[in-house]
Amino acid sequence: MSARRALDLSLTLVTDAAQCGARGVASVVADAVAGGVRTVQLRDKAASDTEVLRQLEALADAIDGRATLLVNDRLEVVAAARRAGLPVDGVHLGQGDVPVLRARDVLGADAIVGLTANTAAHLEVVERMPRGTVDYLGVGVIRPTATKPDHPPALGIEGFARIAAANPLPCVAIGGVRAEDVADLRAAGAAGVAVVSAVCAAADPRAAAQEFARAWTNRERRPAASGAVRPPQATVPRVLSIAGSDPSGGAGIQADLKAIAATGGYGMAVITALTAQNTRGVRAVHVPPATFLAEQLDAIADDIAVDAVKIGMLANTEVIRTVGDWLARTRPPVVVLDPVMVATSGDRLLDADAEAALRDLLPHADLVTPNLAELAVLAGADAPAGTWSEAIAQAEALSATTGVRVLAKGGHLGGADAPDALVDAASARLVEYPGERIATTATHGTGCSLSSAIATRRAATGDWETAVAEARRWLRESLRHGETLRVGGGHGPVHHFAGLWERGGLATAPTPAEVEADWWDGIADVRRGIDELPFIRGLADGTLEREPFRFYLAQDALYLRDYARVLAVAAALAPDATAQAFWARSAEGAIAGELELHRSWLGRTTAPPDPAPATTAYLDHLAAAGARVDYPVLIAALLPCFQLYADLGARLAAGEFGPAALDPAHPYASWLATYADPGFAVANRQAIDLVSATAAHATPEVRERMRRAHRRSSEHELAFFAAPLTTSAIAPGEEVPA
Ligand SMILES: Nc1ncnc2c1ncn2[C@@H]1O[C@H](COP(=O)(O)OP(=O)(O)O)[C@@H](O)[C@H]1O
Ligand SMILES: Cc1ncc(COP(=O)(O)O)c(N)n1
Ligand SMILES: [Mg+2]
Repeated sequence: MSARRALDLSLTLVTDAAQCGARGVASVVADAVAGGVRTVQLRDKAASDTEVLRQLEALADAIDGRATLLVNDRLEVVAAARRAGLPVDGVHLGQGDVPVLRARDVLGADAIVGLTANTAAHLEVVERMPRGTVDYLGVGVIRPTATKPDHPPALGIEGFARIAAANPLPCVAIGGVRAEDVADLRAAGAAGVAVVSAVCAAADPRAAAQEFARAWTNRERRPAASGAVRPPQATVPRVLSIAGSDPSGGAGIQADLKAIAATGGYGMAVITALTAQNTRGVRAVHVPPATFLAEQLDAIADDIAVDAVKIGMLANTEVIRTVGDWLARTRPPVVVLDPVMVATSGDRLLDADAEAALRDLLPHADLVTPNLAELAVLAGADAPAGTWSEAIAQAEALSATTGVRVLAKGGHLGGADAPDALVDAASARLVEYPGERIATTATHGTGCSLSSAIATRRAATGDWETAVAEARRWLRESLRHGETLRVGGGHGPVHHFAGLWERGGLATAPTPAEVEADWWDGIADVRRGIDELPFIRGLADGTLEREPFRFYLAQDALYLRDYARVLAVAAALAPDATAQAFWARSAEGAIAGELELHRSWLGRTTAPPDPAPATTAYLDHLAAAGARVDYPVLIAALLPCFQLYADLGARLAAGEFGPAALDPAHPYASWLATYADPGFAVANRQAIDLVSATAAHATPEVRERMRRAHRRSSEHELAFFAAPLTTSAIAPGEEVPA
């Protein structure tokens, strides 16, 4: 055994030699496994090690690979049996047995280690163990039982639900479980139930096991037990599509995988048949051998826990039988059957003589989603419903005779509406989902996509009615955008990712750090240009004349006053208090900076000069960004004034432009210090974080406009730094103090 088998805890049999009696444990186990037991735990406190080993040999033969084999306690025997090559999968330990950490150590990572836990204190201990120490918990007892006379107080279903909800491990309910408790326990979050006397002492162990197995599978058909809510699944649902291939990508397996991904699931696909089709029709169908279909299905089941199955095109009777057998063996928790018979184009996708076999498959499904034509066939009606109320009547009849939920679909109704209805005869519920017909030719694969989305949302939310509502909302959005894909000349596909892409949820959307790096790289030429400016070089080594420096400062003062106004606009448009406060603080800081320039360098009495062309151009660009009331683009435009100054200040202070900038006698030393100020570095970081996070969460189109605004402001910075030595008319003024 290279990899361990998939652990199916749905029905566990714990053996009791006394109750098995003269029939022998192995014979009872063989019957129980045939009846649906998926895990067998050999429990024999009295037997010697040698006897346990012998029993394990007999049980391995009886089980013949159809169930997991565990042993209660007896770690050393389990280790010996595994060393001897017996198919013993692991051990179940009670609180008084050897520690689970030791069992994991002795048996290795691929063995199964289960633990009995029935109090909060037990859970706390488990929580502190390394992940992967314990595979499942046995939680009980549920009802008082004679099998274990020294059992702790009975938990009842509610007590079990509390423990199951309080920890992430699969929990098996054990102790006095009756068949009528199974549905409620499953709804309470049980990964399975364990039985002892109900099967070991039964006159017909196989029938007894079958009763429990059916109760486990059929729990959905019962009204939900009050208060017993299965906690929503925390992980991504693993959804398997069993369907045909549509190479044009709009229907079949291809549509299913897109629909599963778009609605939040992990998609898997077992292919029943290949079609040669496009948006105009089906040209040919090729059905690979059913044995290979079975190989694909078993490959999935042997390794992966499947949270939901969607079934589409089944092609012929043999394929239907193969899938039916597999469902009977694996009993996935959610099965949605889209009874594909005829494609939108009118071509047959199911042999005419296979319709009866398809009807036999219905009991394996939790929900069937026929279109009007398929509904008529399954309901045995003479003709497809011509009105919506006729369709609902056929769906009610189908649900009543089969016990399966039916989603009647109105896609092929004439008229202005495209409603659907969820009908469940067992609970006498009818939920209608009204909806206007969307005017589009992109309807290829709507049924495939809808059923996959329902399976995914049912696994994610635990509720059928919510699942249908969510799947429909998503499908309708995808239908509305289908034609934009421009695929084919017939009935084109829906746009499965329209909503996701619209909301910027593309997998290719960058992180804030990536946006920052991207934009910074994107202005490398501008930054190099600034570094090479004679103005910057002269500023760094102190050789810059006073006049251009004074020109620069006067322009900077002009700039800061208007920059402060645009920062205030950003504060006014900010979507949250943090951003609002940051931009408002920055506006105040810019005005303080302007006043400080006048106080220490320009003098109060100096009349402000005219703005230079570079200053006007930069301010116009910012004012335009502010006037558009487009917050993301505005803050992207504001950023370079922080970013380029902070960068320059830090590099000047680090001596990157030569040691002169570090000399306290440098003529502009105190000016240089303001840009290397740590407070300014902090503000710069906050500005970068705010802008990059906004960009990362924006749609690609908004992000691109932000990037362009950022780049444009950077170019204005370069021109602004260049202006003092290139603008001819330098206003005469007072001496600049050193
Ligand atoms: N033009 C349309 N506008 C809105 N919803 C539609 C439209 N066509 C189909 N649907 C919806 O698509 C889903 C698939 O339905 P339908 O077309 O009846 O099944 P199928 O694709 O299996 O033939 C249903 O939810 C149906 O309401
Ligand atoms: C392989 C394959 N499976 C199913 C359909 C039905 O498509 P629709 O969802 O339009 O009913 C199809 N055209 N091709
Ligand atoms: Mg269909």
